[in-house]
Parts: sequence; C-alpha cells; structure tokens
Amino acid sequence: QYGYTLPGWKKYNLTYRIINYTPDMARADVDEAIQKGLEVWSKVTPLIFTKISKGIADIMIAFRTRVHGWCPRYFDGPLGVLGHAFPPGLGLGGDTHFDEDENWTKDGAGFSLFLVAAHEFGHSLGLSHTNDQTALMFPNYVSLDPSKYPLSQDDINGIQSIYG
Ligand SMILES: O=C1CC=C(NS(=O)(=O)c2ccc(-c3ccccc3)cc2)CC1=O
Ligand SMILES: [Ca+2]
Ligand SMILES: [Zn+2]
Repeated sequence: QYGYTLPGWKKYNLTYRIINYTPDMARADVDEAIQKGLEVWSKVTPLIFTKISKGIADIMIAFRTRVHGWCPRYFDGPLGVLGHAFPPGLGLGGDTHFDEDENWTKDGAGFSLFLVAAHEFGHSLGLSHTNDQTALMFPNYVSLDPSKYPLSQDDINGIQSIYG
C-alpha cells in the first residue's frame, strides 16, 4: 500500500489441477483438503479458484519425492520440508508440490494436508513468510485444529495488500 504492489496474479480467476494423489488418503479427502486450502484465501479476496482435470492450470498440484522432474527444488525424505510452492507467474509459477515421503492425513497423526496446503497456497498467491506466530504464513508447522484454523490478521493484511 506504500505505492508498490507485491507480485501477485494479474487476474482473479485462477485454475488448479491435482496431477497425482497421495496413497495416504482417500482421493475425495485430498480433493477436499486442497479445495479448503484454497477457500481459506478466496474467502478474504476476490479470487476464484476453478478445478480442471486436464491441460495446464495456473496452480499445478503434485505429490513428489526427492529430485523431481524439472523442479529446481527437491524434497528431503520424511519430515523436514513438507512442501514447496512457487510465487505467481507462468510455467512453474503458482505450482505447489507436496513431499510424498510424509504421512498425509485428513486429521490426527501425520501432517494435515489441509494446513500445509493452505500455507503453500499463500506462497502460490504471492505471500512470503511472517514472524507472526499465530499466522498461517509462519515458517513452522503448527498442528492446530484445521476446521477452526482462522487466518490471522497478518495473513489477511498480507493477502489483501496484493488482491485488496
Ligand atoms: O517455502 C517453504 C520452505 C519450507 C517450508 N517448510 S515446511 O514445508 O516444513 C512447512 C512449514 C510450515 C507450514 C505451516 C505453517 C503454518 C501453518 C500450517 C503449515 C507448512 C510447511 C515451507 C515452505 O513453504
Ligand atoms: Ca520432507
Ligand atoms: Zn517441487
């Protein structure tokens, strides 16, 4: 708001595609976790997310391990880094990868796909990390109850400074 805008998508209608599914969860649960992870952000912005099942989407979502494809970042096996996402842009921009070496769950043990997805999609939309411990964009995983996980004011300020 100080006369500059963070790099964000130049459009409000974004497409996403789930390229492959983790065997840790039912497909319907993966679809739901991803959809809810995107809803966290569409609730506080004019952004609209549309799921496509073929072709190139703005946000391509995949479960990968170690060195994967032409992605410049790689995963580290169980624990450690859980996922990564690229800031808005063409090609790899917006894409989100989850580390298949993690135990992905809907709730309970392992890592909540919804929570990690919501965090990673913050990056796909142009947000970086914050030092606000209550924020979704905090760099460390917090396993709070995903259904009651509100966005912190810091998250809302951040996303609305790009898509306000
Ligand atoms: O760019 C990076 C580099 C390292 C990351 N570490 S992570 O994958 O272990 C991770 C850390 C915190 C979260 C998280 C933070 C707050 C709420 C929910 C999840 C998600 C993933 C996450 C990330 O997005
Ligand atoms: Ca890992
Ligand atoms: Zn990757």
